Amino acid sequence: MLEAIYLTKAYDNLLVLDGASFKVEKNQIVGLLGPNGSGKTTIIKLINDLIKPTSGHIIFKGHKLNIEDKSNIAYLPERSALNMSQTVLDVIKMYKDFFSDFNQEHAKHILKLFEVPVTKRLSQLSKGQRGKVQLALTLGRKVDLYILDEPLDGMDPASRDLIMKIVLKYKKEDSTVLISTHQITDIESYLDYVILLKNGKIIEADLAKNLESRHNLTLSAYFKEVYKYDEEII
Ligand SMILES: Nc1ncnc2c1ncn2[C@@H]1O[C@H](COP(=O)(O)OP(=O)(O)OP(=O)(O)O)[C@@H](O)[C@H]1O
Repeated sequence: MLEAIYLTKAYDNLLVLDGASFKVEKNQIVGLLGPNGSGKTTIIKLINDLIKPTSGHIIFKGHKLNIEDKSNIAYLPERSALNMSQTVLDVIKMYKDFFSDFNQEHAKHILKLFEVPVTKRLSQLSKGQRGKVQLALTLGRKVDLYILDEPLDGMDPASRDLIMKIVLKYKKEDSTVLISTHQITDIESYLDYVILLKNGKIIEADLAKNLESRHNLTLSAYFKEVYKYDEEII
């Protein structure tokens, strides 16, 4: 479904992504995991063609990713670009007009589950409620690849669990979901495949069950082990 081949990104000679290669199959929930600044959003922006790689490329469904593929990728950005003066119902209508694959009933149902008041303007909603609107819009689409950048950020514990259940229920069958997060405990039980980043390099890319059995640790325990800070210098 999606393959990154030696992706590199540099800003002013500073390498922030260093030869990242991974291969993700269809019908998988994939965790793109790593601490702050490790390169998760950089990879996501490259897949969404928002930035260009310094070298390397991306294969999507067997061909080099191109502009037309954008219509088959639903992207939940880290920061929303929606017009805050619009009501939730307005943005649902806008999505329906813009994306032929968008199912507004699904989006409305997801928002009902989250108890988000759909007649309010986005500016009148809380940060978590706005995140849920963005999630409902993204999952309302029927695409082969869903990319969710930090969907659990700012969400309360009950919502975090519900988000993962909703992702499983509403994503298109046989599609792939790439989720970037550092809130590993909330999603580890849902992940089929994991990509672990550290300082712009991929340190592991494997099925979650392989990684757990190889290290004899749960994903979250392994995550803590790999990313622990040097506390001796406190
Ligand atoms: N436009 C830019 N110019 C220079 N450096 C950048 C730019 N965008 C990102 N970086 C750097 O690239 C590195 C990776 O950033 P990225 O946003 O991909 O991290 P992340 O893993 O998504 O982090 P977080 O969990 O904090 O969102 C960071 O060191 C960041 O400072």
